[in-house]
Parts: sequence; C-alpha cells; structure tokens
Amino acid sequence: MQLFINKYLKGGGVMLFEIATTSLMAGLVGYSYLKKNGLSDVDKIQKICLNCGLTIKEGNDIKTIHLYRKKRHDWGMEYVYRIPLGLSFHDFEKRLNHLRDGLNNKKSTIELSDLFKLNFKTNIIKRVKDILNNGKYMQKDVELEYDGMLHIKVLNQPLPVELFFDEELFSKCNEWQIPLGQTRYGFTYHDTERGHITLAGATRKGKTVFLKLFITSLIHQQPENTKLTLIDLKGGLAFTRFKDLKQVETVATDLNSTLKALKSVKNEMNQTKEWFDKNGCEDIKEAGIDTRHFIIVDEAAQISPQIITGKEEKEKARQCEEVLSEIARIGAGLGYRLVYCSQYPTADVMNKQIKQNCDTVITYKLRDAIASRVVLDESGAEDLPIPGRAIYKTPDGVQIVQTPFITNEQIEKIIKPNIVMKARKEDIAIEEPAEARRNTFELEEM
Ligand SMILES: Nc1ncnc2c1ncn2[C@@H]1O[C@H](COP(=O)(O)OP(=O)(O)OP(=O)(O)O)[C@@H](O)[C@H]1O
Repeated sequence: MQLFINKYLKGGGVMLFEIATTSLMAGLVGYSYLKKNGLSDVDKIQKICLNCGLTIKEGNDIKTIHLYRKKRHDWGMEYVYRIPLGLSFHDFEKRLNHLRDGLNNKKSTIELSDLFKLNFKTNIIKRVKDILNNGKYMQKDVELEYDGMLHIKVLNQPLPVELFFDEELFSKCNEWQIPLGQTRYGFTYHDTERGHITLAGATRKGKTVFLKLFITSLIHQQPENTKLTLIDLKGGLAFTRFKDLKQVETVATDLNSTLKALKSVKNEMNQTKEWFDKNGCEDIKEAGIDTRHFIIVDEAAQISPQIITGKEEKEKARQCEEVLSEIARIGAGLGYRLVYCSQYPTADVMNKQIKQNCDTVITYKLRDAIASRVVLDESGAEDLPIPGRAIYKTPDGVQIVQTPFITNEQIEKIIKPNIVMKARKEDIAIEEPAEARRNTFELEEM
C-alpha cells in the first residue's frame, strides 16, 4: 500500500541490505566513539535544567529534577521526574524550547538507527557529516505533562517529509472525521464535530491543499449530509472544481456575493434556531438532524473591515464579519461549522470573537512569531520546515502533523458522482415555453 511514502525510511530500507558485516562492525565502532563523546538524553535533560536555572538552593546544595522512572514507547522515550519543592510545572513549560534545542544538539544526537542509514560504499565521511549536519534525521520533539510528577516525552519517530493521500485513509474515519495527517504518535484524524476551525499559513505552505482535502473528505464521507458555502476571495480558482457539487450552496468570489451568501446562511441559521426553540432542542444532536453546513472563508483579510478601504465596501465587510461572528458564536450547536482561513493572520484580520470560538487551530508555516502568536497564542509556526507540515491545536493539546498531499486527479475521481448540472445566472433569466422546459434538465439555481 502506497500510504505513507517516507523518503528517508524508504531509502534507509534499501541501504540496510547494502551494509555488509564488516561495515556493520565499522559502524558499531563509530557509534561507540560518537556515543562516548556525547551525552545520553537523561544526562542532557539534567544538564539543561541545571544550566537554565530550573533549580532550587538547599543549604549549599543546588537541586534540580530527579529521575523517577523511564519507559520506552513506539514513539520514543518517556522520562518521569520528581520536581523539587519550589518549582512549578509552568517553570518547565517556559523552558520547553531549551529542552527541545538541547536534545537536538547535533554533536551527540547520532543514534544507532542513523548508522543503518549509512551507505558504506559511498563516501562515508560525507554521509556521517550529512547526518550530523542535517536536522532531518534527528529532529526530536519534546512534550511535557504533569500529574504530580513531571513527564518529559522525547518523541523521536521521524515525521515523513512527504505524505501522499490514499483513499484507504477514509476507511478509518468515523462519521464526521477527516484524515488529518501523520504525527509522531501515528496517523491522526480530525473530527469536524469539534466545531469551528481557524486555518492559517503563509503562501505556498499547504493551506489550499488542506482545504481541498477537507472538502473532498466530507463529500466522500457524508455526501447526503454535507452542505457547503465556499467563500474564495483570493482571486484564485481553488474551489472551481467543487462549484457543481450538489452539496455546494454557493461559491462566492467577491465581497457582494460573499455578503449575499452569508446573509442566506444567517437566515437559514435563524430558522433552525427558531425550530430548535419551538421543539425544545438544545443542540443539533438532540434534534436528530444529520445535516452539517460548512462555511469556508478563504481569505479572512479580504473581508476584514479593518483592512478594506472605501465607506461602502467597509460597511459590507462589517456586515460579513457580523454574520461570521454570529455563526462562530451560536452556529456550532445548530450544525454550522466555520473554517476561517488566513495567510496574513494579524490582530486586524483575525476577528477576536471568531477566533475565540474556533476550538481547533491548524496552521502551516507563518511569516513570523507575531503571526504565530495571533493564531496559536504562542510562537512556533514560524519554524515549521516544509509545505504540508502543520501545528494542530485543540483543547486536548498541540501536535505537529504532516498533512497528506491530494492531487486534483484524486479529488475529481472522488467527487465526480456528486456533480450535478447547475444553472449559470444568465441561464436562469431565459424564459422558455412550458413545452420546451419539460424536455430540458432540471436546473438548480447557484
Ligand atoms: N501536504 C503537502 N505535502 C507536500 N507538499 C505540499 C502539501 N501541501 C502543499 N504542498 C506544496 O506546496 C504547494 C502550495 O500549496 P498550496 O496551494 O496549498 O499553498 P497555499 O498555502 O494555499 O498558498 P496560497 O495561500 O498562496 O494559495 C503545492 O503545490 C505543493 O507543491
């Protein structure tokens, strides 16, 4: 199955057979040499804590964390520490980057597994140098947890640098889940029932590919229950191939059509709310309604009243933002799901109320730490290394994920059965004799 194509793992597999016994011996000698000159992760953690002030003074003694136990997992190692009285978990959270950087310190992070990646028939010095110099082989991630003891999780499962979409991924999705991507813990799925999403990413980092995967997954998984309002204000053609889907209510491409589309969503939402009130239903699940209406806005900056100039246009943008805020505030329980996207996430662009009501954040690489803080409330997205690599943040935690790359051919194959013929606006205006109408296709208004 061509599910995950991990360049490095694949390459490593081929090379494995090329390692002759003598080479292996040479490798082991090299390994022990390098190991002798480096520190174990436990030593490093201890040293990092001492060096960055995670200590307390007791008499003449300087004390830091004390290792209680350690456990090997599929994804890496978990170290459990006792924290000395006087230090808090928050002190360690503040030093997370010190732990990450220290554990990825190149001089001593060569692993036995790295040696299996070596091709001893080629220039061995150059290959060792590559491993030492190339962060791709040794990117360890660190996560912290606290339950009375400090858990330092060192995740050393490499993330794939490319991950190709395969329809097989749908077989593991439950109900409203979509395939999200590969994390260091394994493949992960996003449950769209969680509610609204903020999606960010600088240009050419994977946002559009993700949106196409998102829509395609909904069409595949829930063709009868999905409704889509697509707002594409980037002037591109990203959503063009979806416009004739029976699930798509509107593809809006400018401010006027966006306002019209959002007003229509608002009317529908108000009617749903009235029905809920009348029937004493608290939310969509209790009402037993299966339909979910997704409103995808790409790009938020284009309808931000803070950014848009011109009195009339500003007013239209304000009205758009008002509807989006309402959807964000009350829509989730009524079955409305907002995906609010931006390339330029500044405080002006990302409406605070909308953002606060999105409990999921997915962000690709951002221009700088300021943008990252607007989206995630913390820095980090500016350091994401490659297209398709994202930070996935939910109330359950933060994960780094490589999202799958889906091709337009794959999308077309999946959505094809859902394409219907829709009228262009000029078609609707044409009056036809009743007799002729009976013989034409039934057209739906866009
Ligand atoms: N998941 C992915 N895995 C690998 N490469 C990817 C992935 N997503 C995108 N890319 C690469 O990045 C390119 C740009 O992706 P995409 O069109 O999604 O960018 P974008 O962030 O939406 O940019 P823009 O906002 O300018 O439209 C793709 O053509 C592809 O080469």
